[in-house]
Amino acid sequence: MREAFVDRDILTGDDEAGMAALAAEVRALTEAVVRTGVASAEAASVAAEVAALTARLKATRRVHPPYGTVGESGMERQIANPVTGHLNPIAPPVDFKVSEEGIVRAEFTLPTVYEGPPTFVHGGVSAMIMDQVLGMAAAATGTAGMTATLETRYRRPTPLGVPLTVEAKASRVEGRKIYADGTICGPDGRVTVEASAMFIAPQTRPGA
Ligand SMILES: CCCCCCCC(=O)SCCNC(=O)CCNC(=O)[C@H](O)C(C)(C)COP(=O)(O)OP(=O)(O)OC[C@H]1O[C@@H](n2cnc3c(N)ncnc32)[C@H](O)[C@@H]1OP(=O)(O)O
Repeated sequence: MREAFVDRDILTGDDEAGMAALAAEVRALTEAVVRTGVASAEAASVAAEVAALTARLKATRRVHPPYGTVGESGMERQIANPVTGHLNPIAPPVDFKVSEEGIVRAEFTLPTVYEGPPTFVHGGVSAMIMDQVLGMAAAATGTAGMTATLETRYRRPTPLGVPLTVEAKASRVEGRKIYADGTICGPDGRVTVEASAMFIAPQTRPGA
């Protein structure tokens, strides 16, 4: 069957909730896959069922992941982002809050699917979360940008399966460059990851 394509959509209400519920189930499936102890014949049987489900979803495909909207302003928001997106099964997802002082903060727990060293979070996953929180801290200055540099300092291993806290704030803006710093802390409050990043805002074209 030829696959049908539709343009990028804005999801609202029940449509967004329904897709988020699907992503949550796939997230649970992913965790089940890395931890299952079923025999290979059962794994093959489940694989065939999952393949059939994938085919059902691919029957209609968007060219790009959809966006959602936020608040009464109707501002568009990425709902399939790999860190924050409730529509993205690979996102934990991390739900950030931005304070009036521009501090971006979240509490989250990472399951086994993000394991790097035994029982600890993969360093690349920590870096991805830091890139996101630092980018949001940069955007909270009023100027969003693309990550130009990202330095992570891994102070101690970040544990899986326990509540973690991530926090970031912009330190300064110099022309198009926005600098931000942040941390991930374990449940004991000790810093496991420190990160600093520099974002570059898009060049404004004369007359734009
Ligand atoms: C709210 C949303 C949160 C989202 C968080 C997630 C953010 C991301 O993950 S973004 C994805 C990862 N980043 C990227 O893919 C970026 C790829 N790089 C680029 O697109 C470009 O190189 C970009 C946009 C960073 C800069 O390009 P451009 O605007 O042409 O910069 P350009 O005009 O050459 O340089 C501007 C200044 O920045 C400096 N600069 C440019 N790139 C870098 C760099 N990578 N490192 C250090 N300095 C740099 C230049 O030296 C110049 O400095 P100065 O003004 O002092 O001479």
